[in-house]
Amino acid sequence: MSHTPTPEQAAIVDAAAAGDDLVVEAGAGTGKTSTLKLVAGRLGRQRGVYIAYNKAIADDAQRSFPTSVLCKTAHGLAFGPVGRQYISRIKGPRIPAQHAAQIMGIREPVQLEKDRPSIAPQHLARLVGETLQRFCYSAEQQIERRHVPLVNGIDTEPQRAELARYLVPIAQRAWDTEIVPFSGRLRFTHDMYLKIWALSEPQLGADYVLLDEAQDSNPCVAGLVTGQMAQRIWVGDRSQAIYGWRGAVDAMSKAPGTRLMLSQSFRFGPAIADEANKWLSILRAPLRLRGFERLASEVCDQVAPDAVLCRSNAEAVRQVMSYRMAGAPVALVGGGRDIIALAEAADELRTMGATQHAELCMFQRWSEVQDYVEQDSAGSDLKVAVKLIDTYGARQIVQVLRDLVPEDRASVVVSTAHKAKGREWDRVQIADDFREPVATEDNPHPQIPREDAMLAYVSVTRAQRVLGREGLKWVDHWTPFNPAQPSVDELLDASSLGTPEAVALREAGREALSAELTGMPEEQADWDATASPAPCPRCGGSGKCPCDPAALRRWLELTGAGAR
Ligand SMILES: Nc1ncnc2c1ncn2[C@@H]1O[C@H](COP(=O)(O)OP(=O)(O)OP(=O)(O)O)[C@@H](O)[C@H]1O
Repeated sequence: MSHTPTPEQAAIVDAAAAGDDLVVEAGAGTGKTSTLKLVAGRLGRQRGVYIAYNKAIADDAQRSFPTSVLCKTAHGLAFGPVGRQYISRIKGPRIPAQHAAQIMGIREPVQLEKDRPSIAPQHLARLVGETLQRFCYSAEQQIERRHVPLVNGIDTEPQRAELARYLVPIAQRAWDTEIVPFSGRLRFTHDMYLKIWALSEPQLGADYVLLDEAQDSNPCVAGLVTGQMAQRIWVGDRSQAIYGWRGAVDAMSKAPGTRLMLSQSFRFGPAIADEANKWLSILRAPLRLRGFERLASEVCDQVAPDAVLCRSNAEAVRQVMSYRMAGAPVALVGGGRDIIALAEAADELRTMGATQHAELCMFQRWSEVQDYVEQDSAGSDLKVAVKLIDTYGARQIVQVLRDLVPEDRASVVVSTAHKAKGREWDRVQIADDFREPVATEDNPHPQIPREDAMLAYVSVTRAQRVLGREGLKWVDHWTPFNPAQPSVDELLDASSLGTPEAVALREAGREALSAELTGMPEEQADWDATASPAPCPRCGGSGKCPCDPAALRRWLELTGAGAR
């Protein structure tokens, strides 16, 4: 990179060169890849492994990183030593739950308690499948109760314990005899070879490991990185953690290491950074973006867009349909091929009772597929497509999606917020399926769900020049304060972060609180009311511990330090 590194970038490179483990909070468009390349350059001939979030990013990185760095996804790292050997099973058909139950040896329904309905074998098989999936995402060596999913209707502690007592041994046996052996008969997924590999506690033979999009890694991958005898550098943006439903955890918060951040965005100018900061403020993030002064950017309601970003897949297909009807050439991020193939298979199942579609050839009726995706976690990736087919009709979907064009020939690109992650376009329009929470009698003070705020943040930060924010302009009802400054709360919440402001504020507060604790008569202590009776989660101190965020916040409010 020919640019002069910013002070933030230089600090990261220096800390990496000093051999520290690092946790880097990198806001949207802040030159994360450039910074990691600077790190790799500075570490010279040391061997590095860069773990990317998807294959496209890994391939791109491999072309631009120094040759001392191997760039792969976690699955890519596991594929060579383990996954390759399971290739025929990975490509195998889906197995209906009844058949899976037979393979698992589940023959009878199970009744957890007297007078309660029993659970049918196929439903039990689905729960075993879900347990195996959760095990694959986890860092544990054995299947445990915590991997058993919560089930609606099985709500009491004794019922849950009983269900786990029944399912855990079956799941472990299924893993040992029908998943891991090459001759296993249960469906084998990509996450399974990654887990098998991770269980062998592999060493990557690297001097340093860079984990990108660390906020979206699950405990299996986080454990793999933690277990390396190497310098570890975790990079990500906790405000873009939109894959919780895939077992991701906030690995960055727990990772040990020096905490640094990248907040200077190079993607957009100040107007778009201001809009992004509103969402960061709602997320109570410690980071605020600085827009690039050299880039003009604009926020309006509606723009003739290069890209339309939607909350849901259904809205994305609806947008595609409406652009097609207006005659515009449209691209859909992620493409429509899979949905077309499924829609055709759905039609075949409905009209002929059979299909050659590799994933659906075991089903004889579309209703079986509908049932499968509703009840079986192994079918959750199919669920969206099934819903779309049910909403729009298989033939209409095929007709419209066949007309999709590649992005470089499209006049507009349609994407979900999830698929838009990591992308950028000049002019972005936000679709109007991002819903503002509405107060109801039962819930008079609704909150914006965190995941929704993160999707909104991801979406508005895809724009480089013009953001049409119509679908998200309701944000202004939720940001009464100056969102450009982190609040005391946010700095306190960010206490794990080593930003100069957070450290100074924390230290100032801690010192003053300690002084008050030692110098003030008990009855005058304002913080008394807020002192936590539970041991302090940070230092283990009890009672009026100066580490207690509530007490510290109270002190800061009283003194006005750091207030907005
Ligand atoms: N110090 C700098 N000064 C000026 N421009 C910079 C600097 N660092 C990075 N950039 C520019 O910022 C842009 C984005 O950088 P880069 O490709 O590294 O980010 P990224 O990793 O793709 O994005 P993100 O930060 O969103 O993950 C690039 O055009 C890059 O040249």
